[in-house]
Amino acid sequence: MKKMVQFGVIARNFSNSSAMQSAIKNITVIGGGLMGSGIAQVSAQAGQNVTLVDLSPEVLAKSQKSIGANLGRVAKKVYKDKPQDGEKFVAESMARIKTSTDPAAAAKSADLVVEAIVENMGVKHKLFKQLDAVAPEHTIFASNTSSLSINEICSVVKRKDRFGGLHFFNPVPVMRLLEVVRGAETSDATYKTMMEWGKAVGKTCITCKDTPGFVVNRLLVPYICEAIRLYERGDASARDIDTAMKLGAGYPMGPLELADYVGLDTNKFILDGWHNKYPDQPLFKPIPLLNKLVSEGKLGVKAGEGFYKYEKK
Ligand SMILES: CC(=O)CC(=O)SCCNC(=O)CCNC(=O)[C@H](O)C(C)(C)COP(=O)(O)OP(=O)(O)OC[C@H]1O[C@@H](n2cnc3c(N)ncnc32)[C@H](O)[C@@H]1OP(=O)(O)O
Ligand SMILES: NC(=O)C1=CN([C@@H]2O[C@H](COP(=O)(O)OP(=O)(O)OC[C@H]3O[C@@H](n4cnc5c(N)ncnc54)[C@H](O)[C@@H]3O)[C@@H](O)[C@H]2O)C=CC1
Repeated sequence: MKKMVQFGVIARNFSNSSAMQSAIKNITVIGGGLMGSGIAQVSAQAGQNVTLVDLSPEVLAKSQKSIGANLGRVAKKVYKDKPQDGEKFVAESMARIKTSTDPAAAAKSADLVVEAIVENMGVKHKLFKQLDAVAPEHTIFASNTSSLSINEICSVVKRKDRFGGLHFFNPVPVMRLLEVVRGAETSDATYKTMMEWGKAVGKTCITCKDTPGFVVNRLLVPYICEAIRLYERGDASARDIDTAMKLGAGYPMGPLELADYVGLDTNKFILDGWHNKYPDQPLFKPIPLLNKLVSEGKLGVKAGEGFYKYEKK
């Protein structure tokens, strides 16, 4: 049943993508990690020309490999009875993705830049300042930030009217939601273009203001953190906490599995940022166990260990 539902989601996303039109044709995705590679994939499979940028050529090679494998999964389902069409779909989608290690050069031909680099305000500021100086006048900038303020990120650029949040969910090819975040100065035209683009890449878009965590993370992150605290206190085992939320609340993953999946470093960046801004909010207080795991390099699935152990990919 679960498989059937997910098959439907991928197929629906794909057919929506083909049918929808967007003013955006050329997109540059900066950051080729977990999120950036997924954003590049859904854009390419919707017919957009994509440049995927990362500072590391190794990351780009790994991203291309995983995008190829994930497109293959989509093709197997959508073109179940027409394998040759499936091969063509994979080849054409892959051909739409170029890679680069030079963010400034890649921004020069973009209608839309989606930033998905590390969750750090200073690093994001440095990048956007550099891009603002070289990108064409019409280019819209968007951040996929999980928790930082869009207004604060865009404070370093001149094009504040052409800046917003496009917040995807992990795994991008499967999760159907896109949060479209309007900053204080995001223009109506930019907002409309971002909404249309989101639909064109097969997502259901919701709109939200520039508040901490937008909608999903404002609810999800405190929930994950409460689960870590519960485990830290020894109230239940990790397995039992996860089983409880899967079987008792119908979640597809338990909170500790989900924390490992998102990345414990990302969880910590989010919590620390909110704690610094809102020191009196008990839900945002630092968690010694989370800090310990991150300091030991146990970042979750991507590192081979977090709350659980994983086979390294
Ligand atoms: C931190 C933030 O800012 C915001 C966030 O992203 S918060 C995190 C939000 N995400 C979630 O909450 C995810 C919750 N988990 C789930 O929905 C599901 O467990 C899951 C979709 C990740 C996996 O589903 P599953 O049924 O347990 O696993 P699985 O059978 O391997 O996958 C189902 C299908 O999804 C697809 N899929 C799974 N992972 C995929 C990936 N990384 N890329 C592409 N497709 C994928 C596959 O097509 C797979 O089909 P196959 O049977 O052909 O392999
Ligand atoms: N992990 C998750 O589940 C989600 C994360 N996000 C957000 O998306 C962003 C990226 O997160 P992930 O993909 O998980 O991180 P990641 O660590 O997997 O990937 C980030 C990539 O950015 C690259 N990078 C860093 N600085 C760069 C620069 N200046 N120029 C080009 N590339 C650079 C790194 O080499 C790395 O490959 C963060 O802002 C995060 O908060 C949003 C939704 C979900």
